[in-house]
Amino acid sequence: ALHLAQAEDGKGLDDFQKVYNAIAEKLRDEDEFDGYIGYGPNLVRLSWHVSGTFDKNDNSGGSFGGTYRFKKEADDPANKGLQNAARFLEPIAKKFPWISHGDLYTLAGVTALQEMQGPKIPWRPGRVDADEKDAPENGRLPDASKDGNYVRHYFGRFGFSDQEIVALLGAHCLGKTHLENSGYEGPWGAATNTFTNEFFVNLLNENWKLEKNDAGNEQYNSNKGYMMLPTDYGLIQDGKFKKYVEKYAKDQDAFFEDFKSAYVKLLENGIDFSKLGKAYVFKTLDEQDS
Ligand code: HEM
Ligand SMILES: O=C1CCNc2c1cnc1ccccc21
Repeated sequence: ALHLAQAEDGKGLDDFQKVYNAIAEKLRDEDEFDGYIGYGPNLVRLSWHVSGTFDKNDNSGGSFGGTYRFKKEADDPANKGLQNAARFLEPIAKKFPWISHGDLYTLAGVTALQEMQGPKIPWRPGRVDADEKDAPENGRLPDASKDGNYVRHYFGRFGFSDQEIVALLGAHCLGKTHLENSGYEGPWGAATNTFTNEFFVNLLNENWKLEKNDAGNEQYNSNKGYMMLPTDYGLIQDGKFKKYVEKYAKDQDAFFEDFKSAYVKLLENGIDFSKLGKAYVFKTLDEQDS
């Protein structure tokens, strides 16, 4: 059965907006991280990795239990580099001890996306910390060296359509790969901390060359110093994915709308929120200044 969401008792929009603001202010303060990219992309990746372990076949893994806090999950080689996001969130967890880890990890991704000018992401609390025994085993996160068919099959576990898969991968407009984390390198040139549809524009506009990188892994590089993972490139090799890449390259609003829906589905997979009221939509820092 799905996990039943149980919101932190007595906590409402204002309480979670305070957590949002603490994360958002820390993002602004610590802007020098990773060559002035900042922590935003890393926090978004964490929110995806804690959710991407979900398996609809036995409802194991997923964001509900906050089990990333245990070494068993945090030390998954696929999570290399996310220690930065975890360290960033430690003082936030101490300042707001009432928030569950699952809610904190997902709210941090929502905060980062909105503060990087992404779409408003409706978010619901109610994830409840589980035990270490409930932490999923390593190996549930995807392998970047594969092609489009692998990506379609991989996301089939969450019940995602082709359109949802392409929209979700648009998050690769943010940040960069780091050789010491994943064995892929770059791009500094296109690494951004602003949420746009440029991942799709890059895919279609650059001429990509498959090259071996310094770790001996193959990746696609362009003469502008941009890069794509083989799984990224799979989105234009596969005709059914490609039409969505073209749609989003042309229409950023459509991308924002579809990303928002797919990202909420990713973060909420395996959880029954029906007992809760409607989702919260947080104000950005800029919206609160004025
Ligand atoms: C086929 C599925 C996917 C694969 C194989 C994949 C693989 C990767 C790899 C290898 C990196 C580089 C990590 C590093 O070296 O630091 C990365 C970074 C990133 N991924 Fe993905 N990813 C996938 C899907 C997603 C999804 C669904 C999201 C979010 C919705 C996402 C968000 C990010 C972000 C924001 C970064 C940049 C992190 C940073 O700059 O620190 N990825 N991904
Ligand atoms: O085209 C880009 C923009 C900068 N970031 C990425 C791109 C492509 N693939 C990526 C894959 C993982 C992380 C960041 C990126």
